[in-house]
Amino acid sequence: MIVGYTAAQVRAAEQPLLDAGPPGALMHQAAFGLAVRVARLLTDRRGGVRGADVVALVGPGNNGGDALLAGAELARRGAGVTVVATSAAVHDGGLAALRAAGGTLLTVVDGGPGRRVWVGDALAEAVSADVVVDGLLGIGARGAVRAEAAELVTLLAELLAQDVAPAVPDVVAVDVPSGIGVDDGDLPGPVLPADLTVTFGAVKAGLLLPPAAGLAGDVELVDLGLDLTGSTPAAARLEVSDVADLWPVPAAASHKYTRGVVGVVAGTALYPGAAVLATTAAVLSGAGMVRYVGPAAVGHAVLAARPEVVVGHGRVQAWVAGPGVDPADAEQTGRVRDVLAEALAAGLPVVADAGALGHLPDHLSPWVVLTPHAGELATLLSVRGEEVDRERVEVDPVLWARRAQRVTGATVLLKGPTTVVVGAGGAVWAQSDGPAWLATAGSGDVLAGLLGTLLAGCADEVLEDPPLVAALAAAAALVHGRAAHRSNPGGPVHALGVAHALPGTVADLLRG
Ligand SMILES: NC(=O)C1=CN([C@@H]2O[C@H](COP(=O)(O)OP(=O)(O)OC[C@H]3O[C@@H](n4cnc5c(N)ncnc54)[C@H](OP(=O)(O)O)[C@@H]3O)[C@@H](O)[C@H]2O)[C@@H](O)CC1
Ligand SMILES: Nc1ncnc2c1ncn2[C@@H]1O[C@H](COP(=O)(O)OP(=O)(O)O)[C@@H](O)[C@H]1O
Ligand SMILES: [K+]
Repeated sequence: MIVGYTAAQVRAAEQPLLDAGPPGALMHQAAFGLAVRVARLLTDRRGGVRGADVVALVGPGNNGGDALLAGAELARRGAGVTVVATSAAVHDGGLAALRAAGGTLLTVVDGGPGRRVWVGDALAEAVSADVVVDGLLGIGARGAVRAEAAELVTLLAELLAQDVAPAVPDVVAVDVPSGIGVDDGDLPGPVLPADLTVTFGAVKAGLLLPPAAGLAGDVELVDLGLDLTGSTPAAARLEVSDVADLWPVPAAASHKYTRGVVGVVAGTALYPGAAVLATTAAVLSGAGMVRYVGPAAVGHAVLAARPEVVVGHGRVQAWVAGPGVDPADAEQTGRVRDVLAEALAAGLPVVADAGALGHLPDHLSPWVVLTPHAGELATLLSVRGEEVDRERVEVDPVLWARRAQRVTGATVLLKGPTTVVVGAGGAVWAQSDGPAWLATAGSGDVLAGLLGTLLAGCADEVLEDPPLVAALAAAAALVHGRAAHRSNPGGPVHALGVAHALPGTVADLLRG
């Protein structure tokens, strides 16, 4: 599991080491770790450090200091290092080290260190480099990158996105991509997307949370020996190796009822496929049994696809309600309402998806997992008096997912490129496991079915431990994403293909 902390938590954990150690020791450790990782990248890219072109964008604080010290180390190893300072004052010790190592100093502001150049000249240096190091702002950032630095970041991001240069530089962010919301993953202004973020002491929450998480690239941690054992993480992300501990595996004496029965109330004449996909995913992810509840014609389609499914009501350990439920179908909508009421009264876990999201009781329990996409979350909150639309949810997904968790009392899984889960007590999970190909019709139905199986298999455990619901939802998002990759590595995927990849994906994850 990767856990993320706030800037304040990291600063508090740094303090005892800063007090105990010689001045600057921690920064030198951080900068050395950064230089080692940039050197590794240069070796992969061009066979070595000697003769490489490195351009470091340097802001006013210690983040810029890290970039200067790392630049000095790379210059000592034979790289050509050019610093572009975006403020009049930069870190003294770093500046002296860079000068001593023979680095070149440019500045885009009057009174800055080195030769004054225009932003366009600095851009030309950056696009022709092997690596651009982003040391403009770190955990001391307050709001968006401003002035010349903002212009530089905006134009450079545009140029690199066009991908037209013969060899586009790799971008390495120092601690965080400059200007992200370090604590919440917010994007208050322009940010240079990184291929690699080298972060110090602890992963910052903003590197896990959307939308900023999508701009951090690979994240590597330089261990500084910080003690964060007393701090509650602000965000967490499950890794592949965590799934085996969460997944319900049958014991030798298990039978289908003890393994967990999933009830699926899904599909209508308009959207029968959703019922097929949700039941298929529930069966293929290993439910003890799957029951289907809905119109007879849809039941026939479900049985034709999955003869393992039992049609009709019966005892279940968890429900999946809502995939493909057309609000105009009063009968199926009535079944969804009944199931929600019954599950809440009995303390059964429920996945409330799509058509169920418009029929929720006012107060829910953490055993109810809402699985909206951004548009559905906006609607859910709007009808509860919040002023929000799809765009605002997409800009600030964590904020709105948290709001929905507080307002409803349910566990909230907000689907998107990074899926956010907020559970009982407010714990936030952020999973980014699937290819963009997964954004295809029906893939949400597969996720709902798969999560139903997980909840049915862990129905007793979650009653004892409500925050576990969110961890299971995060595990479902991870398995869903891995199954998408497995179903067609590197290429287009379709929802049924993702479902069919579930048994192999789960087996791989259980093998570890
Ligand atoms: N402590 C340690 O020993 C270690 C620290 N480490 C490193 O230090 C980094 C934190 O350094 P930091 O505290 O100096 O903050 P940093 O992010 O460089 O920026 C602050 C400067 O930027 C300015 N500024 C703020 N917002 C701005 C904006 N929007 N636009 C423009 N300017 C803005 C602000 O000025 P102000 O606005 O306050 O006047 C101030 O001058 C951390 O991320 C890690 O890399 C590691 O080496 C490990 C050991
Ligand atoms: N850009 C993306 N990259 C990776 N996964 C994505 C992306 N966009 C959406 N997804 C995932 O695709 C699924 C889409 O679900 P949903 O919107 O409910 O579709 P549907 O209703 O058609 O089933 C979700 O699991 C979501 O997290
Ligand atoms: K940075």
